[in-house]
Amino acid sequence: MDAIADRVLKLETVPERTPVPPFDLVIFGAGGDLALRKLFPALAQRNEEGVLPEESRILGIVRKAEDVEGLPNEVAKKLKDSGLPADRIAAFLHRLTMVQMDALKPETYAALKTALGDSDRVRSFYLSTPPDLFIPICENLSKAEILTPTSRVILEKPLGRDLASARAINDAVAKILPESRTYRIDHYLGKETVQNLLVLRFANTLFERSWSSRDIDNVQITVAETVGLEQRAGYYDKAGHLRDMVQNHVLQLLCLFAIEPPNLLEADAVRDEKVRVLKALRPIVGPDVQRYTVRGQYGPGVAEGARAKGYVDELGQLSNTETFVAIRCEIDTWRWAGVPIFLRTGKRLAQRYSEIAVTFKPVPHSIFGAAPGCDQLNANRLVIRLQPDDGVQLQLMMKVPGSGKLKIVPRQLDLRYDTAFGVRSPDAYERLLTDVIRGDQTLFMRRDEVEQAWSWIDPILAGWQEYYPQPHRYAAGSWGPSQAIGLIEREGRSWADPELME
Ligand SMILES: NC(=O)C1=CN([C@@H]2O[C@H](COP(=O)(O)OP(=O)(O)OC[C@H]3O[C@@H](n4cnc5c(N)ncnc54)[C@H](OP(=O)(O)O)[C@@H]3O)[C@@H](O)[C@H]2O)C=CC1
Ligand SMILES: O=C1O[C@H](COP(=O)(O)O)[C@@H](O)[C@H](O)[C@H]1O
Repeated sequence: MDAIADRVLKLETVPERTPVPPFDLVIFGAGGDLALRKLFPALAQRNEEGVLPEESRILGIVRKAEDVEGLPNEVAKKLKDSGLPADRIAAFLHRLTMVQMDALKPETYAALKTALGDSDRVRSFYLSTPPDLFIPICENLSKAEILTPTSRVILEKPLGRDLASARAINDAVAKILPESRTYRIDHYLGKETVQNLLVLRFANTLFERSWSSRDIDNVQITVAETVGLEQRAGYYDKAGHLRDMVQNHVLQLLCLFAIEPPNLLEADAVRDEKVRVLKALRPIVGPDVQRYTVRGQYGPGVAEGARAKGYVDELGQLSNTETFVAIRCEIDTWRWAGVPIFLRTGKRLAQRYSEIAVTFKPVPHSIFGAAPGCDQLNANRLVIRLQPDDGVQLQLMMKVPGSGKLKIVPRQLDLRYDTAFGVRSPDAYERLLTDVIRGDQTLFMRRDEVEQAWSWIDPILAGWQEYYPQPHRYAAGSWGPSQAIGLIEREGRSWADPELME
């Protein structure tokens, strides 16, 4: 490894391993899908890295008596599957205390108060529950005098189901905790490549100079999943994909891609700029939803090599909930005027991958165009891949070596995180959970950001109700409805090829 890479590695790893202050972390919804799949494994990983101080504790809130004993066993099973040895699992479980209570019943909070005791450790409350529990939990914590002057609350996305419900949650929480101790989580902000977007743009003059309508032809943001409904029918069928993925993750990616340079890397400076982008997003209203958006729902098909059921078969009832969304949008600012931005996200698609693909404008005049044997010049394309194989790829035109006829072909400069740094990219929740305890809000959404995002989403939802009530069907394992291809191709462009990074 060369000297520079070596230095970068040290810079990367030293702050990551600094222990956080002693804490008590209370997880409401400890037996839920998110907690089991993501939160406990992330905390166990941090424990392995020595980031969690000895005296710190994790308190899991469960409703059923059998979960008090049963849940630690389930956590242990998950950690075993991830390859953690038995003694290390035991060391992690040692931190875990289960508290049985119903979050909606104020009288049950006495048990939590007793379990927490009088310690001066940082208290954080992770509400890994449906959003309709956010207000009662905060109010009950306050009434039971469990909140200390440094307590934080972590709210999962999506925050509410529209602007009105998001405001109601924000208003109620604001009566109990200040904004500086309210952490609205969007785990995409904890992904390494997403954080690297700011570095790529603002630490490299090369890109920043060409980051505008002057040089960029179009931008595509794709978040494609192969999974379907899973065990989340109760939540997902009511929410739909626009609320589940676009209102938060996809718009956050768009914001970080498009923001003006903040004056420094500080939570509010970055968040101010994100709000400006959201405010400049051109609204899609009324019948325009038919022209600028595509709704889809997967039907039966072949996904990941096996026959897959359609959404309504998995759900067990008829539904018009969308599992796929594509949107053509524009940001009305000097920097972005006239640049079409295409968003595409869905479940049960052909491949799991998320990326931002930036296609630059072609050269203004090709001196090679008339040369015999010369291919057409492709425009340069920058691909920022979030998952899998996170990295950055730049497609350039190159001369094929040889003294025969001039031949020009596209080739890639390929920078993958795993090979470039030789370190594992931490899971988003590993980073975000410790940021809360350290009190760093940079990677969390501020109230006005969330509300501004809903302000853009609400008219689309209303437009769908009136003008686009039924989603188009697509086969599980495909790339979504053909209308999504039409959305981009009618402008003479096409979706970036996911194989580019392979
Ligand atoms: N799952 C995921 O991949 C992601 C989820 N999210 C968000 O995280 C949150 C949780 O999601 P998820 O884990 O999937 O949901 P689940 O339905 O799997 O879990 C919800 C949890 O809340 C608990 N709960 C419900 N009501 C009460 C109550 N009155 N008192 C105490 N506990 C209660 C449930 O307890 P019980 O077990 O007793 O029913 C359950 O453990 C949601 O806001 C979701 O939008 C965000 C990103 C990804
Ligand atoms: O928030 C959510 O995200 C996941 C996708 O997260 P990823 O990190 O695996 O890309 C999605 O499956 C889920 O529906 C949504 O609620």
